[in-house]
Amino acid sequence: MYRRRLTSLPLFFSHFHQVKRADQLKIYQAFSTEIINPVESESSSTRNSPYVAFVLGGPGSGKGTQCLKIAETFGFEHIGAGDLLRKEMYSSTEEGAMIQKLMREGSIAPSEVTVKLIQKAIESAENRKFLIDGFPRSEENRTAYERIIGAEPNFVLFFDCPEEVMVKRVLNRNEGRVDDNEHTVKERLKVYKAVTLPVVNHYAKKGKLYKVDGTGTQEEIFERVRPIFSSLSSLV
Ligand SMILES: Nc1ncnc2c1ncn2[C@@H]1O[C@H](COP(=O)(O)OP(=O)(O)O)[C@@H](O)[C@H]1O
Ligand SMILES: O=c1ccn([C@@H]2O[C@H](COP(=O)(O)OP(=O)(O)O)[C@@H](O)[C@H]2O)c(=O)[nH]1
Ligand SMILES: [Mg+2]
Repeated sequence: MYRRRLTSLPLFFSHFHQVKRADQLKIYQAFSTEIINPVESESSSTRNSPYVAFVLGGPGSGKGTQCLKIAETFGFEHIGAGDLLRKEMYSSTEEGAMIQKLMREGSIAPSEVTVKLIQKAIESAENRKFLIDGFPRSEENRTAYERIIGAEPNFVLFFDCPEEVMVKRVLNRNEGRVDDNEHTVKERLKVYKAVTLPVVNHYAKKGKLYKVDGTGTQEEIFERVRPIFSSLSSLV
């Protein structure tokens, strides 16, 4: 159980390089050499609420791989939204069949279904620090989460990766997934660009987005991620 939490993320992020794009979105970009000196708040009213990082990026950008490393190194609970839906898919319920169809098409499951699964996972965990991987995938997902859970994430980690790299990784994934094929990955990329990137932009505008270069080896990427979580570990 954590006792203190970080509530002043813009201050935290001010120790990273702030990248202002032409559209004036605020994005914080990590460099592994940065020394981070976060500022903490002692707000007792929020002390017991879960500490949540959303992890976003296109299919194959490395979200799941990096989440496993973060969870292992920094003691976060890893909640994979796709993993929760896949578990439900194999449950031989009516909902399971519906999820399988949506996944095969590369579409997004109804928000109520995904948010309820995430809520159950948060409530049943002893840990209070969570990585929510692969969610929210749409603005509608995001608002449903905020409505049902009653909170925004503390920050959002975004893996930025070129399409051709993502496609190659997905097609080599070899986990027997119904969506790891050329047709579905094309659909998923369309959905990602049209429906998920607006969520990324939303958090960039709010100063909550932390963008990491998702190319290179798994170890190289983790070294870009590490400073973000190192700075939190004494606070959450
Ligand atoms: N940096 C990397 N270089 C090469 N392959 C990677 C890298 N990171 C992950 N992979 C592999 O690419 C595939 C997709 O990674 P994954 O973590 O499942 O991505 P996502 O969850 O974003 O779809 C997996 O087979 C994984 O082992
Ligand atoms: O919040 C979510 C997360 C996943 N999915 C579905 O599950 C698939 C696989 O998601 P996952 O995160 O496992 O894929 P990844 O991006 O890791 O390849 C997506 O394409 C969607 O069909 C969804 O509907 N809502
Ligand atoms: Mg994944």
